[in-house]
Amino acid sequence: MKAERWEGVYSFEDSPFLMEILTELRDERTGPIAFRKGLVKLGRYMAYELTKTMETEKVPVKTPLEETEGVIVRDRRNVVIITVLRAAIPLMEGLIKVLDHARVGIVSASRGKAPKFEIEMNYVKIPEIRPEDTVIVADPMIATGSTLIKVLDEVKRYGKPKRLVVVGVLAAPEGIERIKSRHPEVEVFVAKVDRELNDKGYILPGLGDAGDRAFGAPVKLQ
Ligand SMILES: O=P(O)(O)OC[C@H]1O[C@H](OP(=O)(O)OP(=O)(O)O)[C@H](O)[C@@H]1O
Ligand SMILES: O=c1cc[nH]c(=O)[nH]1
Ligand SMILES: [Mg+2]
Repeated sequence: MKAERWEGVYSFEDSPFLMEILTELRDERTGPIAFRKGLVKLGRYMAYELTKTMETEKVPVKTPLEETEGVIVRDRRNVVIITVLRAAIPLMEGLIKVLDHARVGIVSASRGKAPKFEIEMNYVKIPEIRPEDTVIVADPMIATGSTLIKVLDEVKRYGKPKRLVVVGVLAAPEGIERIKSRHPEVEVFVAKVDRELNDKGYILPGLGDAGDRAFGAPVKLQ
């Protein structure tokens, strides 16, 4: 885990296996089945990395032979995952394999075209957020940050958690700057921070449109 130049922002360039998954996700030849599988896999390993930053507790455990000391990851019991449609569906599937006690919220967010990048958010189902909770907002791509700013504004209306964490695949520096200036306490865990955004708001080198690559491009009816 590598600390980035913003406080509370971490990437995993030092993890060869996560970088191999990212390489497959980036590859334009990767079809939707392998792309979704890659997101599930990445979600699972990111969650595993996240548990290393969680509070643990020593517990006694009795083996068939004798009593010894064991451990539980206490914070794993108090997790809420907020899934940002569409692209976070497979990422959440991976996260929840490790964070299996999680309560799950679903939020729809669709980004409009440049230069405004207006966010349409018309489906919001979020469970109660308690002071002991770690809330994980799952969204593979942090590009302009517009989506996450709106989602985080909304999530905060449901309670004040112990930790508010964004888990993603790629982030652009511009998006992180914007999120951190509006929500400085938010922690960000991404596989990698990429170079920049293009004029259409896509991350470079990036992986393209994560939602379309996972599920196919939607048809716009007239
Ligand atoms: O940081 P931003 O500039 O807001 O962009 C990031 C958002 O763009 C993508 O969603 P999109 O709106 O394409 O929806 P989709 O997942 O349904 O394709 C992605 O999954 C993020 O939610
Ligand atoms: O590069 C990008 C930017 C926004 N949304 C995506 O899916 N990809
Ligand atoms: Mg999309």
